[in-house]
Amino acid sequence: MTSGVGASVINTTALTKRYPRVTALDGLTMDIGPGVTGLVGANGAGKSTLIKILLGLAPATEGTARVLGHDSAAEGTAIREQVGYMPEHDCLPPDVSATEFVVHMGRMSGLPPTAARERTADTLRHVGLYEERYRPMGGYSTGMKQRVKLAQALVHDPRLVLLDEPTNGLDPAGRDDMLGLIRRIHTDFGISVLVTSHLLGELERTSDHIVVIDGGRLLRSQTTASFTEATASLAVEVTDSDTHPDGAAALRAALAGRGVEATPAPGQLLVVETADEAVYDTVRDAVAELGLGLVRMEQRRHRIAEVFQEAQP
Ligand SMILES: Nc1ncnc2c1ncn2[C@@H]1O[C@H](COP(=O)(O)OP(=O)(O)OP(=O)(O)O)[C@@H](O)[C@H]1O
Repeated sequence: MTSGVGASVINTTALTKRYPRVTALDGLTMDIGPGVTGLVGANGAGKSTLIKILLGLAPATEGTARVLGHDSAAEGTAIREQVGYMPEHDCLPPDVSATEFVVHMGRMSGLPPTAARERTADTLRHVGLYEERYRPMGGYSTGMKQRVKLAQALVHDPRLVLLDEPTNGLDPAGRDDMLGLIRRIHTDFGISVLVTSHLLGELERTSDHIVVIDGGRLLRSQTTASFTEATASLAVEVTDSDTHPDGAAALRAALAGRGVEATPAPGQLLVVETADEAVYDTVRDAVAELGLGLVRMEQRRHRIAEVFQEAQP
């Protein structure tokens, strides 16, 4: 169980998956609660492998995974009844319409015929497919195909959906639409979402929580807000003076004397890596004592992409 925000939705303990030539997951231990969680990692980081193990579609070599309280190794059927899955690659039969396909997937998930048709109409409308839903999918754009894949993951009214690279192949506008749809899956229906991407920045707006994996190992797991807050920095720009012809250098030395490390950046800027309020006062006092002019002092939040790059070995 997670502390605070309710029951754990996905939980893994020392999860390892070895293929003959590569270790795709390497002792992965993590705990994911309700809401939208972004699973970020470069190509080959192990995201798809993790999803298949969670769904009970592939066995782990070692360790355990639990989804909605069920053991992935032993209770795959129970998990798949309550979990929707949007696979990464194109898997749609070209001669079939979106409506026929999603009804079929609903029936496969155990819905009776009438319920399957009704749910299909609702989910296709939700993902933004209207008249086109009666046409064969072979003629669909990538964006429309991604929407059908999303609809079939939602048709049986799951409690959780696992979306593997849903923005793959989309242009920036299509990507924004898809991310908006994903966010609404949670806000409109209360369904929890695990969404993967190798594009680090895009999950920042969509997710409540971010998990970063690399080489099958956990790099970070934290709320999106704390991800950026904890890594905020303070940018300070000062003028030069007669006494201090290089104002930035003088301030840097003065701050070092007060135990605060500042790094020079282009354009007379000093950057202090901190989220600590007290550092504001230290900087302001040092600037005043040196008799420099304070041009600006602003807190800059790092973008997740930068944080991730810094975490790379
Ligand atoms: N069935 C398999 N047999 C052998 N190796 C595999 C198999 N599936 C995945 N791998 C390897 O395991 C590693 C992790 O692959 P995985 O597909 O889980 O990564 P990913 O993060 O989803 O990346 P991508 O987005 O490129 O699919 C890769 O090195 C991949 O080549």
